[in-house]
Amino acid sequence: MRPDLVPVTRALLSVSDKTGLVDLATALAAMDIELVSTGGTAKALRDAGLAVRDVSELTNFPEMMDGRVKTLHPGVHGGLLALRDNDEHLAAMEAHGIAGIDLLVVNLYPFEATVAGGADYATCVENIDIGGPAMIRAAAKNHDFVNVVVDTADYAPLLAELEAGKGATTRGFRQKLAANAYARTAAYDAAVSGWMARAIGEEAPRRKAVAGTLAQTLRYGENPHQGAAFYTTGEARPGVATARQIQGKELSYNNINDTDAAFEAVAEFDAALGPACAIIKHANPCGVATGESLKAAYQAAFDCDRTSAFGGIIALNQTLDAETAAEIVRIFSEVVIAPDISDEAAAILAAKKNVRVLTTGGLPAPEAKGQVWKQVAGGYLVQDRDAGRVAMEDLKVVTRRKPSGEELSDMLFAWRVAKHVKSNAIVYARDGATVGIGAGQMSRVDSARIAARKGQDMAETLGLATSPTEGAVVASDAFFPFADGLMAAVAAGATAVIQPGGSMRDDEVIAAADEAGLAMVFTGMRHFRH
Ligand SMILES: NC(=O)c1ncn([C@@H]2O[C@H](COP(=O)(O)O)[C@@H](O)[C@H]2O)c1NC=O
Repeated sequence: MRPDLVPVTRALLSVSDKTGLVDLATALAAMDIELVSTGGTAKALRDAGLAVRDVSELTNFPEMMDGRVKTLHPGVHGGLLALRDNDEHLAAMEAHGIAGIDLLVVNLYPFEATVAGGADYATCVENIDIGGPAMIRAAAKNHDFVNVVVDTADYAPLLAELEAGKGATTRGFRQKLAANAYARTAAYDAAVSGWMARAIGEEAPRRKAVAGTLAQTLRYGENPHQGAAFYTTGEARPGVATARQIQGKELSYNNINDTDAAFEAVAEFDAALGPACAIIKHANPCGVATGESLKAAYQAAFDCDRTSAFGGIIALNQTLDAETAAEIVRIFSEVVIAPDISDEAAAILAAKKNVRVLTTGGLPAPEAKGQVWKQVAGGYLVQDRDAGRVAMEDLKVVTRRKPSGEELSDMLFAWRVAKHVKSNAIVYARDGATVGIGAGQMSRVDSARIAARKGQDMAETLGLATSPTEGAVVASDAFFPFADGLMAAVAAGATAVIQPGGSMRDDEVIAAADEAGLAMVFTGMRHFRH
């Protein structure tokens, strides 16, 4: 039976990130724990006036080859791996002069940050840590006797544990450290292998590792009986994972999912080209609009479907100002997310304590490449993020009537919104704002009917004489397989249609459009979203 409490007498510290190092080492030294270190770490400790042995004293080798070989030696690995209750192991230690190492503190060469900083291939390779992961894995394997710390966040808990145990730690504590240590080396190798696959242009490597860091444990998942947590991947894309929450309760699982959908949708609209707002419910937009001001954009988005907007997620593409904030607080919203917020707007929102407010520092570039994952039973699907964008010059007019300039700009707007609506997606728009959205139906005709009905609801709510779909444009995320979907749009009063084209019955659909006097353009690109 191995002891639960194991005293720490010697620590090996070898860290690239030296945050908190001196404080930790000072506290360890005060507990009479001997310190051993590699080059830069030893220097930092000596500079702080601490007594430290060089690792080369354990290995009887100098650190060499630009640091490629420093701790890769039985003098270190024997000290980490030896079972302290195994006579043979103890005899080997004795015979070879190996000193036991009871605590390993390592953080790795900053490979992930080096890649994120755009370093060249050779620099990235030099930043692949070899000795660090080797020691971490060895110490973690021997957690019955050895503690391994790989995160600066664990320095304080380690000192508290040593304090409570009068210089010793419990098995449970060491196991927890070991589990985290293996996750760290796995994440590190996931970063290295992912980078290398990208560097050599391998689109579907045989093995693909995904790593995340716990950002938040969640009260529950999509429903209260489901456990949940939020992990971040370290991708620098501005959004819900990298945002700063300036007020409000913790985000829930559904909040995070919806806020992501909202911010990705509003990012379709370049902040430099004018204000835009997207309001999301259950991951679908219930209103999206551009406007002369942010307030006007918010109001137009809200007007599209005031009923659904209640309790929604609001995303803005520009700094949230006071006059927009004053409008927003008139109803309850779960989350407001924007690149930034003015002090006055923050003060207005502060009065609504339940609203969660997030700032991201910027907008993600909609055309920025990246990959997205989706889980299925027993596996996961990986695909490129839908960074597809069509511009005015990509549109092909297929009807006799050419669209007007106004129709063209509304069609492009509707098309960008449709990309963020679950399929089948039908979006009516006019004057840079949605006026009817049909989402997530199994039949495109049903989506078209729902979108038209949403337009009628809007007319009723706002007291309009006619449905705003009369004279609007309509976007369809995929082609109309039959003319019936198009006829539903005609019935709702649409004057122009934007859709990918490519149906076997395109001729039929174009003929129906000509018959109804519509202008229709093909994008040549589909935006399914499931
Ligand atoms: N090669 C080795 O034997 C080796 N042993 C430890 N390291 C790393 O060297 C770094 C610390 O170096 P320094 O103390 O010189 O600043 C740590 O990130 C540690 O993980 C090594 N470096 C890379 O593999």
